[in-house]
Amino acid sequence: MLRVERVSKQFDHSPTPLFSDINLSLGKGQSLAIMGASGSGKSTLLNMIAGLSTCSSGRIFLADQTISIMSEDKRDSFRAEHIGMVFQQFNLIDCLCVEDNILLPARYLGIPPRRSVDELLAALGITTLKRASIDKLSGGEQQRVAIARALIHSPSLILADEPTGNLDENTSNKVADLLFALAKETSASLLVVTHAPDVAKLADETRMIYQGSLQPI
Ligand SMILES: Nc1ncnc2c1ncn2[C@@H]1O[C@H](COP(=O)(O)OP(=O)(O)OP(=O)(O)O)[C@@H](O)[C@H]1O
Repeated sequence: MLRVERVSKQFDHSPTPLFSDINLSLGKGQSLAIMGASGSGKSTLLNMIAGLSTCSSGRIFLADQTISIMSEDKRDSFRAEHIGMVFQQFNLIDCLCVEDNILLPARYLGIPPRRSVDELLAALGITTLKRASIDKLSGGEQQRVAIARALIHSPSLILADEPTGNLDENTSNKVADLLFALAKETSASLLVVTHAPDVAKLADETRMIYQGSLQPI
């Protein structure tokens, strides 16, 4: 369960807050799409939830722990254990094959993967690419690998920042369907930042960052 309470963000040297009083909660298996104009703060909010950026005020809770008061080291290990991230740019490692990319989070944690690589590859329709090198894959295939990597440690929360922004419309819809279906199947909470209405409509709820707060659409 994710809970964001009265969170605000003001960057150093900025005269005004980017946003203030952001509140949201997301239960197991629930999904939320966040939309909003470019520069409204969508990625910043996602980064704060991931513990990659600090809150100016307010609190963020996940898995009964308060992310917003953790030290940086604790946030790193907490993120590795509880959060799976999918980015627009895929963020895969070119010199590793598909399987090794997927196994990275488990190796970072020094634990056996909590899910089977083969089952994830099958669910994502990329079984034949297990040993392929990343630079030989299409954008849609790379994003499927990134989704498998985000899910390998069975995170309680998946954060996806414009996960289909680099894909054509048809591929985008297929990849988004898979992301939402796999999150639901594993009862993970899913928070997706997107500009694509077709992707947002797959979520249980859509909200928009507008004038510094998170508003229902
Ligand atoms: N580290 C930082 N220091 C100062 N300002 C920042 C920093 N990171 C982001 N910003 C500013 O905060 C604002 C929001 O950025 P953010 O990337 O969160 O927007 P976004 O809604 O995700 O935009 P887009 O849809 O274009 O990706 C922007 O004006 C950006 O320049």
